[in-house]
Amino acid sequence: MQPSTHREEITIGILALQGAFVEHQAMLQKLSLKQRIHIVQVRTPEDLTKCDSLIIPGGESTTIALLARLAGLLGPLRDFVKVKPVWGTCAGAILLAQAAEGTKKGGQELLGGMSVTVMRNGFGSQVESFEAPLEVEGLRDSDRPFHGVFIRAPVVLSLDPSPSDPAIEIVSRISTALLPYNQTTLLPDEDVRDPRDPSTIVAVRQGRHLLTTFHPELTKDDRFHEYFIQRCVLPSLS
Ligand SMILES: NC(=O)CC[C@H](N)C(=O)O
Repeated sequence: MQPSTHREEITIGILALQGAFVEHQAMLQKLSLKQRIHIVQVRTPEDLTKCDSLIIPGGESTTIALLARLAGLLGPLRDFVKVKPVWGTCAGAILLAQAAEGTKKGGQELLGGMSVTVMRNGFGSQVESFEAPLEVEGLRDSDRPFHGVFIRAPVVLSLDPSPSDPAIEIVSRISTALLPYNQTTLLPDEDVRDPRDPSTIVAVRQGRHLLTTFHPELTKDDRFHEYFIQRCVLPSLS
């Protein structure tokens, strides 16, 4: 089957090797949009050929990368990212970044696609996971904050687009007042925090790609899924 190219139906793949892929699927199934959404759980290169776009869930980025390699998916995923819209949440955001620090010895395989450098587990360890209300540019009903769930989330260290890359749009920053304060975090000390520091960036769009360091699929709020379809997927099909 060829990917759908008209707007009545879109095929969204969810990388289903490890992590919160079922939660993304449940959220997509609840969306009410004009388009019919066909969902493919992606485990093989053949699954990927059916997709107009892809969501890479949160989970463990090293495990997802390893399982992708074992499934023969690393190369096809890298090719896919070059031409089709991809949204990475948390671990998925790490995989979509062009560079990641704090990776295991020997480094970590990434897909790239977004001109962003992240630090794995940059907000601290599992016990330092946190939730925070986020203001998000461009969401439906954007006066209503989005509930950000951060679980061993990556921190954005820098945005590094080259002149030929699509422009980067900062979609959401966490308020410095809401950032967690702890010993292990790599964030600047409370008193020197600048609201424009890259570490406050928690959602970024670059052309057809979207990166969120938190987990919209673990909330009951479908606005980010709608945003991905409207801002990233549909424009790429027209
Ligand atoms: N919730 C998550 O997806 C955690 C990401 C995890 N810390 C990683 O490095 O892959």
